[in-house]
Amino acid sequence: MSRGAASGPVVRPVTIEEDQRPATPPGIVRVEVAGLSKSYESDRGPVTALEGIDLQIHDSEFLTVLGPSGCGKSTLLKCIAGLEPVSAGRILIDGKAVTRPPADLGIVFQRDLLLDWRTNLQNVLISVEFLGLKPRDFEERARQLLDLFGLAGYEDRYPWELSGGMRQRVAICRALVDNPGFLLMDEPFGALDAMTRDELNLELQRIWLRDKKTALFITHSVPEAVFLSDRIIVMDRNPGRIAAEFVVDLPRPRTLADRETQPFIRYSAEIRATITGLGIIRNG
Ligand SMILES: Nc1ncnc2c1ncn2[C@@H]1O[C@H](COP(=O)(O)OP(=O)(O)OP(=O)(O)O)[C@@H](O)[C@H]1O
Repeated sequence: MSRGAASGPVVRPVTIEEDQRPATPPGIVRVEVAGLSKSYESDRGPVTALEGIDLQIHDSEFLTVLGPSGCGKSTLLKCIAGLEPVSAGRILIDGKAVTRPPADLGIVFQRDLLLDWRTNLQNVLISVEFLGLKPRDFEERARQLLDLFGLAGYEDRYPWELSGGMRQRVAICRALVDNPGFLLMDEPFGALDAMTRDELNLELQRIWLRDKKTALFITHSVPEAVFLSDRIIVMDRNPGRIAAEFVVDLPRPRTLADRETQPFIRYSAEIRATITGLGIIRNG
C-alpha cells in the first residue's frame, strides 16, 4: 500500500494485502512534475519551499497531498497551476510545459474569493468571463451545478447571504462551470465545521464520480484524504519534499459510515504511523 519516495525516508513495511498491484495506478499521465524545486526570496534570504519533487498525476485520478503546515503543499499546487514560476525542474500538463495558468483548469482555494456585490450565479460565471467566453452560453450549466450542490433558489441571492459551506459550494461550481479537465483544490474545506465538511466531501465525491476529472487536492486531514483519494502523497518539510505515497484501494462510492470500517481505519492508521515515524508530527 505504501512506499517511500525515491529520495525520502523508507516507510514501514506494507501491511495491507492488496499490494500485488503496481504502486502507481496505470493510465495516461496528465501531469508530470520532474525535479521540481522552488525557492522564494525573503528578507532573511532564500526560502527553499520545495526540493526535488517528482510526481505524476494520471487521467481521472484523485490525488491528495497531505502534510504539515509549511511543507510546500500550496507552493506545489501554485507551480502546477502556473501561478508561481519554478526555480528548477519542469512541469508538463498533457505534454506541454506550464508557463502560465492553463485554460483547462479549475481552482478552489481555502478562502472562497467570492465577490459580494455579484449574485451567486454571476460569481459562478466569473471564470467564464476571465476566459473571454460568453457567460450566457454557460448559464444553464451554472444553474445545473448550483442545483447539484443544493443551491437551487440561491442563484439570484448574494454571497453575503450564505453560510461558509454554501459559499464554498459556489466556489466549487465556479471552478467547474467551464468543465475543465483538471481540478486543483487547496484545502477547500479547511475553514468549515466538521458536519459541513462531511457533506462537502460527499458532494465532491459525487461530482468526481460523475465527471472523473483529474484532481489534485490538498488537506491536513488524514480521514478526508483517505475518503476522497485514489492516491495520497505525504510531504515532509524543510525543505518540502515527498516522503511517502499510499494507493487507496477502497471501493467507491464511499460513505461516511465507511470511515468506521476496518479497511478505512487501517489506511488512516498506517498513514498516521508513517507521519509519526517520519518525525513530521510527534505522537504525544
Ligand atoms: N511568497 C512567499 N515568499 C516567501 N516565502 C514563502 C512564500 N510563500 C510561501 N513561502 C514559504 O514557503 C514554505 C512553504 O509554504 P506553503 O504555503 O507552500 O506551505 P503549505 O504546506 O501550503 O502550508 P499551509 O499548510 O500552512 O498552508 C513556507 O516556509 C513558507 O513560509
